Amino acid sequence: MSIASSPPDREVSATFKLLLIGDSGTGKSSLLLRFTDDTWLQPDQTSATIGVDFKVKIVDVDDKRFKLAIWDTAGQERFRTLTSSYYRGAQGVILVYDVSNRQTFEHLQLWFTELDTYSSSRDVIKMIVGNKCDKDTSGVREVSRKEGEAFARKMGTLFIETSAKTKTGVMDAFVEVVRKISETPSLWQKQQGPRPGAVQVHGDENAESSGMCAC
Ligand SMILES: Nc1nc2c(ncn2[C@@H]2O[C@H](COP(=O)(O)OP(=O)(O)OP(=O)(O)O)[C@@H](O)[C@H]2O)c(=O)[nH]1
Repeated sequence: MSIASSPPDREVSATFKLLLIGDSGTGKSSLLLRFTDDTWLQPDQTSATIGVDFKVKIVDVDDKRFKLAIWDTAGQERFRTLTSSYYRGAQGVILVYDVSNRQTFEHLQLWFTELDTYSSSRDVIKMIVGNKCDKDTSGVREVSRKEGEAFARKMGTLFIETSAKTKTGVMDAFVEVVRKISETPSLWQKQQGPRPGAVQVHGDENAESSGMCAC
């Protein structure tokens, strides 16, 4: 994987819309803040997302520059009023659960149902993220990495464990989703127009689930 620091004037190859979904409290906003600003807020400084939050970040992946518009949605049902518009035009969806809270893992099935209902594309790139893997050290894990991987394999998605607190896996999660989208031109070239040479194929095309965990 190359996340090169590159010349500031490099042209953006494409803009991708990514979405973070999952139960309230799984750490979606914390993951986004870690990824975009490399910042971690103490638990008493965080608050539940109301409706939707939104951040833009430029990333360089495999010598290409991409602009990411990342939507952070509220996990709490009462704040979820604009559901179908979240999903419209998204090329990548990150489904987050908390490895120390089994219910958030079991609810993923409901999030997949919502995704199937509202997503405009069957080909949208999906990644399951088991967040808070730093809690391993305090012995409060309720979902093993193997279980997470097996579920991702069953659903045909990418998989990674992360910690927004320690940074573990956060960059890898977003980069892997961007790479997969860039390898699936049907997802984005219609909207943005083909750019000669904009897409390169990397990695194992047959791998449905890429289990990664640096925990
Ligand atoms: N230990 C640990 N705590 C985390 C991690 N990520 C988030 N948290 C904590 O989990 C709580 C919820 O985090 P948020 O980022 O607000 O969760 P959210 O999924 O955005 O919640 P909603 O906005 O309600 O959907 C906060 O107290 C965070 O500090 C992590 O990787 N490790």
